[in-house]
Amino acid sequence: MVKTKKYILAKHFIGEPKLTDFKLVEEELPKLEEGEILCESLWLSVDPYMRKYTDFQMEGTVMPGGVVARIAESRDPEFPKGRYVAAYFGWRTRTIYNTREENKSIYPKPYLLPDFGDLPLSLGLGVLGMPGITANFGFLEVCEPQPGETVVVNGAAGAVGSIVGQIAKIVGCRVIGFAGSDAKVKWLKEKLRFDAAYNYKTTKISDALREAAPKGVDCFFDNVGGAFSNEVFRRMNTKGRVCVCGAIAGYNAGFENVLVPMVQPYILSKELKVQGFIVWNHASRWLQAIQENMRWINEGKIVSEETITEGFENAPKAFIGMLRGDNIGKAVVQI
Ligand SMILES: NC(=O)C1=CN([C@@H]2O[C@H](COP(=O)(O)OP(=O)(O)OC[C@H]3O[C@@H](n4cnc5c(N)ncnc54)[C@H](OP(=O)(O)O)[C@@H]3O)[C@@H](O)[C@H]2O)C=CC1
Ligand SMILES: C/C=C/C(C)=O
Repeated sequence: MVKTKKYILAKHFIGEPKLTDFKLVEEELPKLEEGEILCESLWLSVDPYMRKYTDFQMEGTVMPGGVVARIAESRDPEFPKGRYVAAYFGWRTRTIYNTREENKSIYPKPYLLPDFGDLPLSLGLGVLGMPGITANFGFLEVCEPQPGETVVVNGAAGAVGSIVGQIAKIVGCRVIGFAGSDAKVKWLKEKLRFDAAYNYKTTKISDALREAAPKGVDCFFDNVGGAFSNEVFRRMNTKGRVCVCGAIAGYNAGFENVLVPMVQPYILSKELKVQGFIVWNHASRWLQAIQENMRWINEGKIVSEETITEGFENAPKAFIGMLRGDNIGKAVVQI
């Protein structure tokens, strides 16, 4: 009999998640039926969206999340044993998936990973997966950057932001990044070749922008929201473009508790384009962005970093740590 471990949401999070909000349980899996595959998770992703999405799921249900898994047994020749899938199975070590089942969730259907060559499989949860795809489509298609323009990205040392900044450099922009520690700022400037980077915890955003963007900001890739974004909106140039990708300033704090001055006067007077972006809504094109990001990695134009937590049991710690800013690059758990 095959068993799986899974983490369930034991208690809805109030403020920052606590270890006691999660419960590890074991269950037995049935025998495989025709059209089913047994997947063994190798890597689990911890992402900010899980903090918000769990507000809307029932206590006792499995934590949501993406995995890279090996097909350990297969009763579908299109998903052969030994191949790898990226899938939104949640925080589980093993999963039986019926490949013929209609996908009714907001997440993409499990898909076979393309050949990554010598690159690690874990990148299928980062630059060659959901966050990298978000950076690619969200930045290029919403911000529509032009060579020579000035780009601001916050959450800049994280999974999405670090890739946004590097794509901005590839297309010839000046990039200013904000992150939450001096070590992250050093990494952004020295390894990722950002033109400027600041620790938002120790520098006033307005001072930083006056120094690094004296002629204003053309593109703003916003992962944070709240007071931070307000300062950038004030410095946007006429016809600037803003991709609203995330609002992590409000995930633990609660959106209703983040009270900031109005941004509408800046949007209005500078004729800004402000657009939200949701990566799930572009599932049919994910492979396109994966291939493009992979080409840039292989050409040495994108550096990808990961913060790896060992052991499935430590997934809650990895998740809490990511929300606190412990990660540089993509936060993943090695199962
Ligand atoms: N719209 C979409 O389709 C998608 C949106 N997202 C969003 O993109 C953003 C980044 O996600 P991702 O790259 O995966 O995560 P990261 O790898 O960037 O990890 C989260 C980071 O957020 C930073 N952070 C935490 N709290 C705050 C705060 N109050 N103010 C500023 N920064 C904070 C921390 O870094 P630091 O040390 O710098 O504070 C932390 O490391 C999130 O808002 C997420 O929800 C992600 C994927 C898809
Ligand atoms: C798909 C992810 C969405 C956010 C807001 O993180």
